[in-house]
Amino acid sequence: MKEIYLDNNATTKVDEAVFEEMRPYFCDLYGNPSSMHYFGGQVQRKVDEARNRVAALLGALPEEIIFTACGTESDNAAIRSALEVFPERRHIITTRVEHPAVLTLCRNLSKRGYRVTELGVDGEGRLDLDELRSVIDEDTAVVSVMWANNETGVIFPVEEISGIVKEKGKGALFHTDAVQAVGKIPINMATSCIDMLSISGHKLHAPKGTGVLYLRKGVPFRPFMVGGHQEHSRRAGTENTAGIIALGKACELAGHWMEDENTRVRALRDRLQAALLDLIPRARINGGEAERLPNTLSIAFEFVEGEAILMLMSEKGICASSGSACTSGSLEPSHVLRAMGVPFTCAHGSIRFSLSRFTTDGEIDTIIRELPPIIRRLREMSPFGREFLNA
Ligand SMILES: Cc1ncc(COP(=O)(O)O)c(C=O)c1O
Repeated sequence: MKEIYLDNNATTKVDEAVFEEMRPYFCDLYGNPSSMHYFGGQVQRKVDEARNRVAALLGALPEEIIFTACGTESDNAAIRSALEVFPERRHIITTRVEHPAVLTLCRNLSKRGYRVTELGVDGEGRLDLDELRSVIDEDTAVVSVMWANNETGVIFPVEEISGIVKEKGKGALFHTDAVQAVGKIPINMATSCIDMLSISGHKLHAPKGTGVLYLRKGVPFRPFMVGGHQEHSRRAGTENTAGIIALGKACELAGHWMEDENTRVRALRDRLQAALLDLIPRARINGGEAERLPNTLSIAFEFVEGEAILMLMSEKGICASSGSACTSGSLEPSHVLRAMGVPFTCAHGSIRFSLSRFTTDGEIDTIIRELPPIIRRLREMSPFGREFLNA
């Protein structure tokens, strides 16, 4: 059975061209880029090239790119740095729908004396910027708001938000977790006032364990990882050279594929959305009225459990993810859907499809054919679903 992989917000396939680019740097060109000899020097030049490629995708300067080990590290490094830059400030602003890489850190910090404001969202997953204007004060060290949500694909107006932070924040720094946005929508740091931005390689067809923290030139920084002088003393530790080289290639390719993502992939997502709404009663789109990433579809089916849908789809080779997190034995709907006030009966039956440049028309046809009978079968098995079907 050939899998139909529509879980690209979880992780992506490494592009073959990316793999070919990194392959020589394991067994042949394995030198340390910090070494004085020619053998390390040639690796250093490839690392420099990768930095230029990442910078080009972001409209950034090469010296604004710091290679890290993942998106989580970039998020932690950015927020912790801001707190060290302003040791006298004790206020952090974030949102209720951030990825745990930001939210867990902020909640941990709130137990250590920091005041954390989590901005709420409306039923479509949108922020109220007046709330931000009213809570930001001279005690705020950092505002961290994601560019695009991993579960719903809802895009936040981070350029506008960074403008508000610059205007009202008395020097507070603005960080955005752009892990889901980079490579899917155009980003230009040259015309932006965002101070720090996080990237994760495995969301854009590079290998897992690679990431970037963009740090605007002139923005003060206190490193998270200390030790050697790598990354101009901003991130100690011998570089993951093959991973960095892969990430550089992935960013170059992401630039080439941007148009496809925003036309063909968007059209596939829209076709899937329209067909499922048409064929399955009592289905609704989470964040459907908001601006969304072109590849993401979060759809709720009332009276069914997301996990059951995933299992039956998985039997057909279809890979997606659910809006519930089965943690510590309880089936809690995701914090994102709860923050949006998605009704209980919908949140439990939410499925996320996330497409990529490798998604085909035929795969979308298969899902449109296979999913409606799965939902019907599950509703027939559930007391609430039967009640609805017999009504
Ligand atoms: C929005 C967002 N931020 C951060 C991360 C964490 O990235 P990584 O897996 O590279 O640590 C993810 C991964 O799912 C994400 O979706």
